[in-house]
Amino acid sequence: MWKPVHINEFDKSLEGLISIEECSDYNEDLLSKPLKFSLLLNKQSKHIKKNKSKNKKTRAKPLHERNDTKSILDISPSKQGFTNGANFTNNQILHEEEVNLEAWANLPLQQPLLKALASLKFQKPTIIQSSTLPAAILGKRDILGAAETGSGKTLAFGLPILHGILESKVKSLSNGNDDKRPLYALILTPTRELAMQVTQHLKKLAKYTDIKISVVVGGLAVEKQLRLLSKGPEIVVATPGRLWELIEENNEHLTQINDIKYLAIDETDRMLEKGHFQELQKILEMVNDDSNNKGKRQNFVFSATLTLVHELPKYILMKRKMKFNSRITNLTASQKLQKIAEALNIKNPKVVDLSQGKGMPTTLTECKITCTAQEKDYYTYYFIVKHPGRTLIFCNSIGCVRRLVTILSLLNCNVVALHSSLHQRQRLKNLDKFKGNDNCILIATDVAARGLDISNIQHVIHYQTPRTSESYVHRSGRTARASNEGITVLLVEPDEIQQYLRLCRTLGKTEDLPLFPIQENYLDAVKKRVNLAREIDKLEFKVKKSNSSTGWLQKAAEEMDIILDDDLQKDPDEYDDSNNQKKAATVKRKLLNALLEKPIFPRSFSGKYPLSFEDPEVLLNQGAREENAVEVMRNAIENNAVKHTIKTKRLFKSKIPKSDDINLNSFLKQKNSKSKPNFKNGNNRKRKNRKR
Ligand SMILES: Nc1ncnc2c1ncn2[C@@H]1O[C@H](COP(=O)(O)OP(=O)(O)OP(=O)(O)O)[C@@H](O)[C@H]1O
Repeated sequence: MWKPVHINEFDKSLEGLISIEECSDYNEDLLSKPLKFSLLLNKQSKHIKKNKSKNKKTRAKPLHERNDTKSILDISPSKQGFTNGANFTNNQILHEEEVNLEAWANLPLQQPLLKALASLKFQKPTIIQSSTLPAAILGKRDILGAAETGSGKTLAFGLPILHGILESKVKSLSNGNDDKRPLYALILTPTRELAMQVTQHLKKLAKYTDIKISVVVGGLAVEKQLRLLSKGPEIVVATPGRLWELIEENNEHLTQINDIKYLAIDETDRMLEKGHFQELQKILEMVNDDSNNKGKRQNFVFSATLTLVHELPKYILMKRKMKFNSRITNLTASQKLQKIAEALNIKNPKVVDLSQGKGMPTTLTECKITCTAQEKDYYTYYFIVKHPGRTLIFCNSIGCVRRLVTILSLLNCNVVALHSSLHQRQRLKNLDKFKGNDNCILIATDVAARGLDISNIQHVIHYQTPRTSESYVHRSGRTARASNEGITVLLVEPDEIQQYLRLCRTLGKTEDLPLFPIQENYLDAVKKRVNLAREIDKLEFKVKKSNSSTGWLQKAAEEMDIILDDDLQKDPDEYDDSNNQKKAATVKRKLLNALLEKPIFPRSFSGKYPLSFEDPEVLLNQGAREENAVEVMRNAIENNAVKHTIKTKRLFKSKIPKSDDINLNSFLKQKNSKSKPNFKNGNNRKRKNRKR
């Protein structure tokens, strides 16, 4: 039983604590071991304060009570920030040889797990962890958890699962059943990369135990996965497709699936989206098949956007009303949670919502660049040259990823791709390259949007406005993780304005996103290079196409044992054309490479004022000047230099404004003069000054 405890608000020792509740019926034996262990680990630490009352123990109150989403929505992110939980940036403490694990002391964690936490230097639980772990470990409750991206949700389900398995193993040892290797836990994720990452994360936590964790995902050799399953791993982390395939093949270890003790569904909102994972439904039916096990299984449901709700456009509400003749309203956050709980057959879960329905970290700087579709290449290239760093660029389609990879590669940028048409091996190889190079650029579809935890991604660029708000939150959440700084830049073209407005409304933005400052005077040089790269791409594509059609004719002739006359092999015009195209491409490549040898941004350039009188090509040989994008944006905000393209008052009307309802100024002009691109990003005032 947990009961609220009155906090003296003037007691400084309780600073940062939101509230306290006490448990009066806990098992004292369980608590004694880890306390001793944490004292042992931390020889210098003072005594852990124990409650005076012998059978009472206090803990930070979980931020939310069952099925009550409203109260938690009132807590501001700054109050819940990492300073109250794990302070990741506190290197002084984290780099000390001995790790003080006092903050974990209110949890009866098994010693091997504490040891692993110490080796990972996880000094304190994060807020989502401290809000869910007591209920999960002590109360064995099902958890529905929503918290910002990069806040440590994996551990919030990983720790209780590992702890529970260790407990069960001790019990089965004492009962003399130690040779059986049951399947205890199933963890499901929407993407293969995420499944592998979760597996690695859990393996680090389980490294002082004998718990085996196996991954089952598509795209990789099934034989190896079968071999690992035959060893009886206690935990299986999987994507639904391959898992169902192996279940259907009656894999022996997976036949225990209806008897598992723990089920975790990461990124649950995505997993349960209609039509996305048909196999998941079948898996859930199997998992719920054994009526004896129902209620014994502990369920974990986590996502940054678990409680993100959409306001349906009025015309849809009206249409539905007319069709079904009933009043249909927008789904509330608690109704959404209710639906998820029902879909997973979860009763009476502990609900912890720290996301305020948004799921964005406070350390994330958001901004946008408004431009025409064809200018997106210029701004993307400008950004990555001017602000080097590990950058993730998201596109809405595979075709767009491919094109951008080609253009940026021609421009000598260090780029790799990630999308579902690549072989899984290539996907993993590219991801490794991205992780291994501080200046690498990953261009990806939404397959990389959720869950990927790659350290030090500094920038996320949305080359195209994402189709859903969830996508925006998760894509952006690849940066600014674990209290680190990061920036997300949304490129919005006129045709994407309605999507952008919807996104702002769903995320409850009270202001238009500020414009990212661009030094216009370098855009001519940028344009020159990008245009050349585009031309080369077109020429090389044509050459490739004509080569492949000739190749096809040749092959067909060979198969039929026909010798092709030289003239027949190719239309002479085409032959000349292809040759000329090849030559033109080679010349342009040389030209581009010569240009690329010169830096665009001169070292002497302060970045504060536009140097309109200087010709960028003249300044090129002075060396590159790079700037930190977060600082640039922050300075612009502080100096009030940011402009909004859309009048905020109108942006947040309850109806979606028509295009003539909003002040698109430069935006619409650009749309009407697509052939004559016009750069106007936050520097309009500066341009005017220059003219004067
Ligand atoms: N208690 C802790 N102390 C320090 N670091 C931690 C702690 N818990 C987790 N981390 C680290 O924080 C990072 C983010 O964790 P994780 O990937 O679980 O976030 P998440 O909330 O699942 O994010 P997303 O919503 O994007 O999936 C990881 O690098 C993880 O190792």
